[in-house]
Amino acid sequence: MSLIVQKYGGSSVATPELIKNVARRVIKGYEAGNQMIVVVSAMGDTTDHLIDLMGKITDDPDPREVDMLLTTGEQVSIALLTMAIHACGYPAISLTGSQIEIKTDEKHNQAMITDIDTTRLKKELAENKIVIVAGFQGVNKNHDFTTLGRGGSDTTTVAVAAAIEADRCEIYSDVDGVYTADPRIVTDASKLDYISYHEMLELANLGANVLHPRAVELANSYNLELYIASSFNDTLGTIVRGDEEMEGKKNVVGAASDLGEIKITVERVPDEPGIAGKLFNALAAEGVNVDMIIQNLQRDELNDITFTINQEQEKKAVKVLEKINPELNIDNYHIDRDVAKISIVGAGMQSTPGIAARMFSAFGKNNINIAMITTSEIKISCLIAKEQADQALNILHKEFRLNQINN
Ligand SMILES: Nc1ncnc2c1ncn2[C@@H]1O[C@H](COP(=O)(O)OP(=O)(O)O)[C@@H](O)[C@H]1O
Ligand SMILES: N[C@@H](CC(=O)OP(=O)(O)O)C(=O)O
Repeated sequence: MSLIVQKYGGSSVATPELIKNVARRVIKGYEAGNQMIVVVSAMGDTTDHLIDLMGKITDDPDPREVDMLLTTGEQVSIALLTMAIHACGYPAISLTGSQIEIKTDEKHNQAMITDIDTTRLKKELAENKIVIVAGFQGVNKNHDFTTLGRGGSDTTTVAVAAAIEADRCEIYSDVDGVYTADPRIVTDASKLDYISYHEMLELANLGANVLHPRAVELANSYNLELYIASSFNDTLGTIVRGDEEMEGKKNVVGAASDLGEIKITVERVPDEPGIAGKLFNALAAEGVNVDMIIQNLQRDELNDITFTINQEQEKKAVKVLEKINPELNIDNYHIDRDVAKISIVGAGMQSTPGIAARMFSAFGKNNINIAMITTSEIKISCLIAKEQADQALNILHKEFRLNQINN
C-alpha cells in the first residue's frame, strides 16, 4: 500500500463530466490498495471569473476580502468531487485549507505556507476515506483565509505530500507532461521523460505554467520526486527530480515565453552615484519585484534606466514613480505593455560557449529586435515585441533542435 498525493488542476475539473472522470481515476488508485489524498483547484476559469466580478465592484479591494472571495472557487470543486466519489459508492471527505490547518503567514493573496498539521489528514485516512483537499488556500494566525498566489494549488500539493511523507506526488493537468515548449504554441514540441528541479524551476519562472515555481522549489528542498501527467489519458508523463547526470547535460532543454511583463523606462536620470539605488529601493519598499534591468548613458550626463515588472504591479510602480520623480530629478517615464520575454533553459549551457550568440543570430535572421537581455548560469532571456512572441518561440525551438531532444 502506498500513500499517494494527487493534484487535479482547473482544466481537469472544468465540467461535471470531468469531475466524474477525476473521481474514476482517484477510485482506481484507491481500489489498487493505495491511500489517496487529492488536491483540487477551482473549476476551469472560476478564479478568473471571480477576479472579473470583483473588478466590477471595486478597483482597490481589501486583500483579506480578495482571499475570502477566491477561496470559494476551490470549496465548490472539493465538494463536487467528493459527491462524485460518494455517488460511485466510495468513502471520501472534503477539507478546506483551514480545516486541515494549512498554516500560512499574514500576506494575503501571496501567502507562504509555514506549517501543515497532518493530524486530521491521518485520522481520515485511518478511517479508509479518500481525502479531498482544497488547493491554493490556507489560514493565518488570526484564522483568516489566505491564498498562495495564482497557480498555488501545485504548492499546496507538494507541501501536503512533504508534510505527510507521501510515497508519490502526482500533478495532473490537460497536458501529458513537461514539453520542450508550450505545445499549444510549438506544435512539434517534445515531451521530456525527466527534467531536473533546477531546469524546471527556471522554465516555470519564465512562463511554463504547467508547474508553479514555488512547488518546484519545495519539491527540491524535500527531494520529493514529482510526476506530471494528463488527467485525460494514461500516457506516460514527466518526472521532475534531482540532477543525477553530472556529464552529458543538454545545452538547452526547453524554451518558454512570458507575456505577463511590462517595460518601464525612466528617462534622463542624472548620472550620479546612488540614483539607481534610490529608485529600486523605493520600488522594493512598495513590494514591486523588478526582473530585467538596463541602464544607457544618454547625452549631457543623463541616463535612461529601463526595467521590467509583472503587469499586475503597474499601478504600484506608477505610484512610486510619481512620488519620487521630483526627488530624483527624473525627467519622464514611459511604459511599454507590448513586450514578451522569450527564454531558453538548460543546465549544459554554462559549459558551452556560443549558445547566446546562436539565440541572438536566430532572432536577427528573422527580423526580431531584442530590447533587453538577461542571463544566468542556466538561462538566457530576451525581451522582444509581444506580437512576435509565438514566432520567436518556434524559431528558438528549431534553432536548438528541441523536437529531437529525445534522440
Ligand atoms: N513547457 C510546457 N510543457 C507543458 N505544458 C506547458 C508548457 N508551457 C506551458 N504549458 C501550458 O501549461 C498548461 C497546463 O497548465 P494549467 O493550464 O495551469 O493547468 P491546470 O488547469 O491543470 O492547472 C498546458 O495546457 C500548456 O499549454
Ligand atoms: N484556482 C487558482 C489556483 C490554481 O492553482 O489553479 P490551477 O491549478 O488551475 O492553475 C488559480 O486559478 O490560480
